[in-house]
Amino acid sequence: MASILPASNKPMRSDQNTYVGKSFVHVKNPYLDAMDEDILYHLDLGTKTHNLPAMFGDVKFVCVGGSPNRMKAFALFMHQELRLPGSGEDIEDICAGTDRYCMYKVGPVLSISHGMGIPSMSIMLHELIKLLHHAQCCDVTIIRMGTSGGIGVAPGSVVITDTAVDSFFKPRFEQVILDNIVTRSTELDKELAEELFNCSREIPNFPTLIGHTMCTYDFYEGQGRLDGALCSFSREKKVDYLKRAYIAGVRNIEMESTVFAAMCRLCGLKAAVVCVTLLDRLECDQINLPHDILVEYQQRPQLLISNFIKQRLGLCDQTS
Ligand SMILES: O=P(O)(O)O[C@@H]1C[C@H](O)[C@@H](CO)O1
Ligand SMILES: O=c1cc[nH]c(=O)[nH]1
Repeated sequence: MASILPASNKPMRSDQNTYVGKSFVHVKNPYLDAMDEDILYHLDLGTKTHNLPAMFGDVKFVCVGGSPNRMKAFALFMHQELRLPGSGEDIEDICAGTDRYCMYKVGPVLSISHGMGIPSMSIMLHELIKLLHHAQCCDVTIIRMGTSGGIGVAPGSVVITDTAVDSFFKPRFEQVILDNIVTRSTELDKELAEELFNCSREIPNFPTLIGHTMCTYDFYEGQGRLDGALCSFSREKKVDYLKRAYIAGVRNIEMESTVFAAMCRLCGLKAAVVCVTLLDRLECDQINLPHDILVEYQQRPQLLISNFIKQRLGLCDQTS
């Protein structure tokens, strides 16, 4: 593990990434310490060009989701919910110098887009984790808020993931490193999932459940859709696969949770995945929700996570 504090003010270390009660984000790369400068290329940030501890040292909650517009909307929503001064309308994209990802900071909350799929999520996470490490952030909770296809649950339900599983319903992420496959665990923080679930129970008419989330490499063939440009299996095979997924405990399908769970776990970040379901995949493949309903559904994870953050910050009376 690379060191995270200057030698002069390093507090006593009690285990691998805990310094007397504080849990620091850690990286597992012996080469990082020897680097004179670390350029976080896809975030347009760097250790020489930016004072990362000053910019990000107070971050306690990192919220990530696929779409840049959604993550900006979440940042504006948090600005309002935390009752920060000003309208928030002039909020700046910290990664404006690149169009790969967007990033907004609202008090102790960082809102970042990760694009679609495992590779895009992985690149963003490598640079985000190094950013939190360089900034000496501690006690950080990270949550993915997204959309998904449900299995056997009503559209609009919010699924809090207990374990992310792959297309074989296994709790693992297989990372190809050079010409090896390294298998990593995708267990998420159970206490955090419970805390989020308890929070959801305080919101009226808010269907929420805890279950496994299946993460695939593709939206169409990988999720058993019959409506892609390519389809080589029958309707019966599709339904059989999704029913087996349901029996294995899977309640929704998306495209980032396994790598997210695996990387956060390895780097000492308490992580959760909260996704709304847009359809029941046992019923259909196409997402044909009216726009206003789609927008309302996408706001559900945001509402839950905002209430969770306010509870954590002791602003319970401000729960929406
Ligand atoms: O966070 P989002 O809603 O982008 O996540 C899901 C999984 C894929 O990235 C995408 C597919 O539509 O939505
Ligand atoms: O069916 C769906 C809907 C959203 N996101 C997915 O990955 N799949």
